[in-house]
Amino acid sequence: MRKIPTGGFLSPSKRTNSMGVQAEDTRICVIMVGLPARGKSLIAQKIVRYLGWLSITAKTFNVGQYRRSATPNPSAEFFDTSNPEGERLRRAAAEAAVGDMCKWFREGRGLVAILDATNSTKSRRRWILERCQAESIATLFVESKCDDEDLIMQNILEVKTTSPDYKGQDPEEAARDFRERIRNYEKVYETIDEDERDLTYCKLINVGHQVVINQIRDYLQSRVVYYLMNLHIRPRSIWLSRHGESQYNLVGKLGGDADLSSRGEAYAKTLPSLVQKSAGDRQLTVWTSTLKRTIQTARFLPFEKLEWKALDELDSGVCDGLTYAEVEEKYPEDFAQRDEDKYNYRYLGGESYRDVVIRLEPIIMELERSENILIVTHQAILRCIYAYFMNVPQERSPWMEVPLHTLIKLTPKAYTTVEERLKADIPAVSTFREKGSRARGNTIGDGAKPLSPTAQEDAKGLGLGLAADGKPVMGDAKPPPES
Ligand SMILES: O=P(O)(O)OC[C@H]1O[C@@](CO)(OP(=O)(O)O)[C@@H](O)[C@@H]1O
Repeated sequence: MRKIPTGGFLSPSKRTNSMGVQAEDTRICVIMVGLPARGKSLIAQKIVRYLGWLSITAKTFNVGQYRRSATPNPSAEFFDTSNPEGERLRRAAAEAAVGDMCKWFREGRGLVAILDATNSTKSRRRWILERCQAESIATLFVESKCDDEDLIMQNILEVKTTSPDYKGQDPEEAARDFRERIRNYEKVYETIDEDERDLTYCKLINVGHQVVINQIRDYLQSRVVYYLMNLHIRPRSIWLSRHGESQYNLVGKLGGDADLSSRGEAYAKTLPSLVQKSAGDRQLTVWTSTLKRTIQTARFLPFEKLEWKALDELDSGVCDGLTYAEVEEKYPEDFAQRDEDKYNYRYLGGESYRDVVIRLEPIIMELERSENILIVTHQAILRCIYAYFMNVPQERSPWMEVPLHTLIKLTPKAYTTVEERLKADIPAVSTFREKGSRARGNTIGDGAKPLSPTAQEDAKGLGLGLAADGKPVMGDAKPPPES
């Protein structure tokens, strides 16, 4: 089994964003360039989501939306460059979008704006460059070129026929009109070339096949370009699972490197068939952390396995090995502070969710490059990865409930990520503690059934109290209240 170490990333602090201080003083306008149906909006939306996940506020300014408020249902002729009225209205929409974007920067609302439009002529690009220079905003032109007819068709059908421009129209008619619109743009389209070598740009040819970069100057630009270099748009899914129930989960202890409980073992044995149900005969690659509970959970899966240090559970520092109740008793202020701002709270000698996101960045990058990956990891880590794909806000992500013994399948689509959950029929405790709730032990997650005889043995072996009815009394002196 190969071991992959974590990358040496900047050490985070609560006051800087996740990319380090340099990013704080740079404002960048990313200008999309390309014919319609080349995945520009998808790329723009991915950049915004990626940067947001890294605490860099970014926003898309979509010129189409500005144009639509003046001209909601234009025909293909509207986009004919020999039509002066169409030209005037399209220019007005671009001016309104750029104007709002500059105002957004001036008000200090964020660091990265994405100007999503075709920006298909040199004169249009020059005009945007000058507007940005006048406001001291750095620019990064991102051109998406695509000559793969299948990909273009797929994009036309999947995205454009559901566009507000074609609302209520016959999809065949909408696709025909849209192809006509593309032909009109093709008449005037100028790719970024030698004459524009003073521009900072990144040209993506058939996303994921070839990348040309020019004049990348600063840190934030290079981070965005690096992200773009790792993208591909082939259809794929990602599977996520927590490890099976561990001995520590049974007693409500945090962290550690415990073995699986007998129910966790049962989940490990069931996982191959659960995965087969969800992924069919696809050959997956399994990524685990370096901790025993994930390695044990993955061990029956008939696939290549990689261990990542970056996938290890959030380090709970001095609280490692304690229960929530013990943390509350020993460190009452810390316990309250964590509830107050769980994303930023850093355990004494340990980590915060913000820290975890930074060490997960190489994982996200690798995930973007890959296909068919199954990740077996931990509660906090899974929350962070899930938040990236599902665009969950920072303040909410640490509070998401991620049950044990459940396989999650995520399928990124053009504008959303589709989620499916498959639950194994094996009970497990719930390690979820709601914000503001008093610390108590983990509760049984299967409708409060008594523990099976083997689980009762596990529990006794760990010195865990059992109520008369066989339900565990975990991590606390008092039994959990009946619900
Ligand atoms: O951030 P919170 O909600 O405390 O969740 C993280 C905790 O989840 C746990 C279980 O309580 O994960 P895991 O099951 O992977 O061991 C702890 O080890 C870890 O400290």
